Amino acid sequence: MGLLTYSPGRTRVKICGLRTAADIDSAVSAGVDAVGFVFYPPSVRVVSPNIAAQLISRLPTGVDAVGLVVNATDEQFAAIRAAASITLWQFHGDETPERCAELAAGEPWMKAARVGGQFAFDDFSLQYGDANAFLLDALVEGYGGGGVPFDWQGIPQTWVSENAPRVVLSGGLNTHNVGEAIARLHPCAVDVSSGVESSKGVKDSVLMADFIKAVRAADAKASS
Ligand SMILES: O=C(O)c1ccccc1N[C@@H]1O[C@H](COP(=O)(O)O)[C@@H](O)[C@H]1O
Repeated sequence: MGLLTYSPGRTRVKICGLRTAADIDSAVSAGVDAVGFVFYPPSVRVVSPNIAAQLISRLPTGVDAVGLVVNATDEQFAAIRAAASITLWQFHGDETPERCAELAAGEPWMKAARVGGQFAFDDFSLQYGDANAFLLDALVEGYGGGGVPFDWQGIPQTWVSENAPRVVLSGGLNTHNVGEAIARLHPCAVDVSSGVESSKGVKDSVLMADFIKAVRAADAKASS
């Protein structure tokens, strides 16, 4: 099925920043739709392309392997592509639409919007109109993975309803707030990293399972 299979009433889940075989097995058992690999050296969650390839080999068919890059050079990107079977690219830096399309080379990709202040949602979706998804994240230092939510009320209702099949919500999500996020926005998918960690960069199998249960509970509530 994968992360971007839009199915109202069934919010897709991506867990990002997985680094060990145990992380992968726990996320898959919990029912994840996509797992993310951070190829950004300054992040505590960084993995090498070869480690990512080993982890991807544990994934069942239908679970996306997302490659997260931040302003990657041609060489860095080529090394990732050569080693790891990424099924969806996540551009989380200052990449232009042209750069995203050039790197993705026909493969599916999403562009992160770092939402803060008076973010221009319409300009963003127009500019990145060729993206398969718009990933909404908070504007934080270090580009992402900060565990900080942004003000969802600032997202125009019309923008959400027009773009829902392509909206992936992230930024400070956790077991306690993901239900409210789904009830308000009905995104295609949600994406979490810090909110399922016991300490920075260390995933927790119970928190991952609880997060997905909270998503399923929110879906059930929305359709009752
Ligand atoms: O996870 C990281 O270290 C990271 C580094 C640089 C850019 C993005 C990163 N992660 C992405 O950030 C968002 C929000 O994460 P969080 O749940 O608030 O921790 C998410 O899309 C991650 O994929």
